[in-house]
Amino acid sequence: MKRLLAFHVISRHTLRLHPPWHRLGRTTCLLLYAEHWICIEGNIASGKTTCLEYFSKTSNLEVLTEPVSKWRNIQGHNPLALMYQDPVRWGLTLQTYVQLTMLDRHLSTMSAPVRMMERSIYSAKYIFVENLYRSGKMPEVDFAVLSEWFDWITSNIDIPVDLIVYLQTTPQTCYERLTQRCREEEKVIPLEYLETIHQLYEDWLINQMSFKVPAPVLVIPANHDLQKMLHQYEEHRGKILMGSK
Ligand SMILES: Nc1ncnc2c1ncn2[C@@H]1O[C@H](COP(=O)(O)OP(=O)(O)O)[C@@H](O)[C@H]1O
Ligand SMILES: O=c1ccn([C@H]2C[C@H](O)[C@@H](COP(=O)(O)O)O2)c(=O)[nH]1
Repeated sequence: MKRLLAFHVISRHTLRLHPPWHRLGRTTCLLLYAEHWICIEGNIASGKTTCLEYFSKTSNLEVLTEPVSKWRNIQGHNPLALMYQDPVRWGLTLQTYVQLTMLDRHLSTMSAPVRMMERSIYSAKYIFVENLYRSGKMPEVDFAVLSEWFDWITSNIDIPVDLIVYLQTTPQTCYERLTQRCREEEKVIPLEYLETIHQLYEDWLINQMSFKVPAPVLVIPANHDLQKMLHQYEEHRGKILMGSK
């Protein structure tokens, strides 16, 4: 069920952003202004940012990209690069910062009724922290600290998600796109790393046998070329943006 925004959150400014609504009474506006939160999930370089870019042209929709630039530069430090260089030493540092910045994204003030966000605090924990821990690259004490933080956050703060769109790719496709994107920190990523991340995603969102899935999942096959992907986004537009069939 969609949540309705609390009265104080709807400022006059917000109403002005949606011109047809200013003719309606204030109460009606409140009833109509239901939030819809979409998280775009998928392996590294599966095409999430490209998907968000495409939908960013939609009116009444706010797009929130992953705060990767922050992970690459916090007060002159690059925890993303450090983590890839020495995951045992820097995994906790990166994932603590990822958790904070993702929470900040989830809680930021909405400027449109539909919000599309790249990944989530859930995938940070269920995919990336889990991977570091299971592969023996995160000490048990670090994992325990991160887990307690995550459990506290998710039990004390409402983190609304209405739909997860899973861009399902093969690890090989991601490897090719990642190589082509050529992000400096990611040059050390082998295909096996993407295979592990892929399996964690599949277990979470497809097999639904690892962790709680916070919302219904729409799976979009994402190995296709860009043109076919954009065509699929159009086909699924209603389902994605309004949750309609
Ligand atoms: N459907 C596609 N076919 C080929 N290349 C793609 C496709 N979608 C995205 N790319 C390219 O692959 C790379 C990774 O895409 P990106 O959207 O940044 O992935 P993510 O945000 O999931 O990491 C980028 O260089 C992008 O231009
Ligand atoms: O919790 C997280 C989330 C992401 N990362 C890494 C994985 C990639 O190298 C970058 C950004 O991911 P994209 O899929 O390209 O958006 O951040 C991580 O280590 N931990």
